[in-house]
Amino acid sequence: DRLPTILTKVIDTIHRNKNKFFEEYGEEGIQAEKQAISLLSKLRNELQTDKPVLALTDGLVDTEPWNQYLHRQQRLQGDQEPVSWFKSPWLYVECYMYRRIHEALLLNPPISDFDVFNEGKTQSFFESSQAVMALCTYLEGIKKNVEELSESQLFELFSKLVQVSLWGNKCDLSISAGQENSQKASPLDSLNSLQTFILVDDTKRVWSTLISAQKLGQSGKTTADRVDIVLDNAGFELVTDLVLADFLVSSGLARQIHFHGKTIPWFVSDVTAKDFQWTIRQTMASNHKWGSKCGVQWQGYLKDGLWRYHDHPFWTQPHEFCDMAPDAPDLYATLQGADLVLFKGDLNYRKLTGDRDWEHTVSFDTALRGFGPAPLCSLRTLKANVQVGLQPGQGEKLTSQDPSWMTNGKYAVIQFHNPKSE
Ligand SMILES: O=P(O)(O)OC[C@H]1O[C@](O)(CO)[C@@H](O)[C@@H]1O
Ligand SMILES: [Mn+2]
Repeated sequence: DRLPTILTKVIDTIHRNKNKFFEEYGEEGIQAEKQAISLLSKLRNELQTDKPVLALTDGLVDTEPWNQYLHRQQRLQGDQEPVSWFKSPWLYVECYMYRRIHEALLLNPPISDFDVFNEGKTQSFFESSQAVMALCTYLEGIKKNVEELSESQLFELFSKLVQVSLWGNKCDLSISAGQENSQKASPLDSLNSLQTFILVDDTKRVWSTLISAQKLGQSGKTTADRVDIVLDNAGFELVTDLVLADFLVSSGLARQIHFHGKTIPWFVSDVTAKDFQWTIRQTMASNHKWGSKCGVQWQGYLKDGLWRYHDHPFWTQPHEFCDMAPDAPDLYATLQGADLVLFKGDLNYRKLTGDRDWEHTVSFDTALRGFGPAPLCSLRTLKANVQVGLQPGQGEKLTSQDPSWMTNGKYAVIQFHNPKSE
């Protein structure tokens, strides 16, 4: 139901920008707009009428892996019928739609770079600006005397900011088919009342991992070397991730943060390099004292290499993460360099667990099926039909109390796995 709505919005967005394309590129821009819309209308028709999934033709770096994946699906399904929209894994076709949207633009220079989801992402940032400023103010307050805090005080703050980043994941635009879904109030005030909605809370295990990774660094301080954050959505969620990352670095819990974003517009609201830079510039430019102070600080971390931004085409492919070691060995090796990897959001959870129909009591370790480049933790609000690592009876109880608990975004998990302790 959601995908055709998203496609219709994409078509409408391109159409609304017709004048802009004309101003920038003249008649060529208008032709490109028409062509892109025609490809996207064709795509919507294929999707709605269960047509075969087609090979990509745009010759990008990931075109070949996508087409190989289609062959893989065909082999799995048998040769009687072609792989088609209604008869293929949901994870695969959902990812495929976003890649086809990108193809429709890419095949139409001069508008290939146009991010059809940009308006929604920037709007969601502006709509949550009060909550953003409240967070920045809180963070700057902490940083004033962070040196004097005891380990247990640091843990309390860490746990709080992990939860802020967790609930930030409520604000994605894919689940709402692009409808406005921003954070209006300060999330800090609601953390206590949200606690009961966290179904698995492994924060203490994450903390122990961070603490035991502390080494004496060049600066003479003891810190963990590196925490990686596999980002999810732009807008408010990204700010919550930046605030957590700032806390980790400024409290000395980690020396470096590596962020991982998407190379193409993805699942409506996911972070691309442009969104990442834009968000930091926008925060810097805010006329709120603590907001702009945070923005300047974040820019400084990037300049000094304490924060790094990476992207890799694997994040915008349909693979489950247990395929990463064989199919994207360079990315796997990059993640192996981290002391801890935080995976944000629902789609990452689906890829971690292979989006399977697991029994809820199956362990997270089992569902990862060998994926474990480093100690890792999923921070995810539940929006899709997969959940592992629950206590016996917990899933049944939730189903009787709230039948849509797995998809309504009200519940969340902080779920940890340490490959080294296996
Ligand atoms: O931004 P998130 O947390 O990954 O959520 C995106 C989710 O929204 C959906 O599109 C809704 O089903 C899921 O497919 C996807 O997992
Ligand atoms: Mn997302």
